Amino acid sequence: MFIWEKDELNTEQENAIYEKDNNTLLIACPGSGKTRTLTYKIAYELSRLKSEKEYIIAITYTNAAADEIKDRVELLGVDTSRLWIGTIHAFCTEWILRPYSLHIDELKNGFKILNSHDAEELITELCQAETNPRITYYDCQFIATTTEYKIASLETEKHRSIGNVLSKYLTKLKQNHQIDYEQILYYSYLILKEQPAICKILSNIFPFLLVDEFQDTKDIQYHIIFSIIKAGKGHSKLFIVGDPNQSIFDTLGGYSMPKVKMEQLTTLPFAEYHLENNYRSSAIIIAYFDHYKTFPNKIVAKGKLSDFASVITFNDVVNHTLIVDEITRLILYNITEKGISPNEICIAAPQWIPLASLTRKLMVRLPDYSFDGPGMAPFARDIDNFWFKLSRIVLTEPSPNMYIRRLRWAKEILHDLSAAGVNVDEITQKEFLKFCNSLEIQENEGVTYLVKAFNKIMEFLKLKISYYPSLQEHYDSFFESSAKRMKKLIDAGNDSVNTISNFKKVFKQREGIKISTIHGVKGTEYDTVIGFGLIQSWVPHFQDLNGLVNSKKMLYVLASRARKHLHIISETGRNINRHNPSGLLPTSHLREYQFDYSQV
Ligand SMILES: Nc1ncnc2c1ncn2[C@@H]1O[C@H](COP(=O)(O)OP(=O)(O)OP(=O)(O)O)[C@@H](O)[C@H]1O
Repeated sequence: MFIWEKDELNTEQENAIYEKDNNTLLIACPGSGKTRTLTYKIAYELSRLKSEKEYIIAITYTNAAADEIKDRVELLGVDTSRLWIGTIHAFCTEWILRPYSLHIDELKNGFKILNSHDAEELITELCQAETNPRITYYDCQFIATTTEYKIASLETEKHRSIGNVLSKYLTKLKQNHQIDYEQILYYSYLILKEQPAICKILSNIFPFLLVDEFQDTKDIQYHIIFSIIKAGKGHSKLFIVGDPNQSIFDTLGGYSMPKVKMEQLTTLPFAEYHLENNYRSSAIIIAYFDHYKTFPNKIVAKGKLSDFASVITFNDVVNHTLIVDEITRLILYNITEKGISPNEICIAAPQWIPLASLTRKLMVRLPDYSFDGPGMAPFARDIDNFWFKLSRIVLTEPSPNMYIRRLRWAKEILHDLSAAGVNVDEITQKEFLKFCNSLEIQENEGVTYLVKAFNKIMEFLKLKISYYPSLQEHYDSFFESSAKRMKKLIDAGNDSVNTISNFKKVFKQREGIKISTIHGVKGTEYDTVIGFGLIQSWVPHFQDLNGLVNSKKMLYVLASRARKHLHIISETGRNINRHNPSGLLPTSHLREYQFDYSQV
């Protein structure tokens, strides 16, 4: 049985882990050790497995979170061979669609999953035909519900055009026997709904399903998971963790389902626990973001920084044309006057649009610091692409603290090769990793370096890519999308994109000042957080019917990432027009909050 030292978990965390009679709903405030609790719960349940046929399932919001949790569970020293962890899409693909697709007419003769790069290409192409109004790929997100596909865009005047594009898109996929990410959910739901016996089989295999970030779970995802739990009639239990105050994917269908609804849908009891101790931030920061909560919970500052003299500023006078100067000033203030490491600074905005140009300008303004901004990577982090996975091993250095992770990546490569039809029975993950570690490639250009490395690995495996259509498709997609990204970056003046050191940066942990959307920094923490673009119409989005609540959640997530210092900027002069003669105003909650801000 997995046991831990007394001071590793607090009583709240332990109580949630020890719950064994009911399903568990764990409401965790920011910085309360949600990930630690989840990790220990996984290790605990792995050590209690009774049969060789059982698996513990953990569903995370991102692949990065899955990797992080896997690492941490492995470090706890339990056997992880019966742990399956990944996103809901990966879960549905592996446990529902692949084994049971014969129950769906559209899928029974085989199907392929469209990768995100190809989906973007296809939708972008189809958007060309729509001119009134013009739309782009980013307008065309849709949400699978239990009954239909729903357009996600809040801009209703674009719905007709988006509908045209999506209908052509889905027809094309059908012709090509392809499905995309939302369809993975839809068809999985359909299989479980129509085949109760499959729900029963799965519930027998999974004594515990754990779900992280439940506040961003979509209705159809709840239904998929609940179908399994319900069929188990108590044999299969759920451990569901999250923070309703941080539910910021409302427009993509994510929401925190209340406990009573969970009980209704599963017809099973749930015990509710709370984590109220925040180990991350100073009491000043906590008091600040507590103001934005929309779900009543208690937060107690319990960390080493609880008494820290935090600086919180609010700037609602700087003109947007001077935003780069102001952010530069704040970066230098934090580094030189407050002693903050550049890797511990994060800049976040509610939208992607201003971030790429901000990153480029900051790189010019502060050449001595490195930046980790959007679109800076020379290839997409497309975790479903085989060659992306292989590049993780090729572009990371062997080191003791990367060993477990790289070994797991090697295992995934062999698993993917086997799924593509390659016989890899003769080779172990250790042998494969050893070969990758022995590669010596004298090459400074990133793309050529990868091509040479991939060739050598294929030689070692005695494998010709063109004999395996899925490997070839992934290969073409990986290098095509990379070429496009690099062209954009080079056109924008980033000459050193195609260098091996730039390629290796993609997998370096936390290097440089982070620049991201607020959505992108969810789940992370930094000493200093600088938020800008916090203006009405952006936060909340001008057509968001639930805007007042959603904008509070955005401010809550942003501010709760900070350990020490927080700088909020609502720049002036954006979108000046007849209706807004002096530009968009600061987000209403910021205008109304009478906080005693510092001046720096
Ligand atoms: N029992 C504990 N005692 C001391 N420190 C703890 C304890 N549990 C967790 N921590 C620390 O608290 C910090 C925050 O934990 P974690 O990142 O898991 O927060 P979280 O709840 O996932 O936050 P968020 O929801 O904001 O993303 C980490 O540095 C972690 O090591």
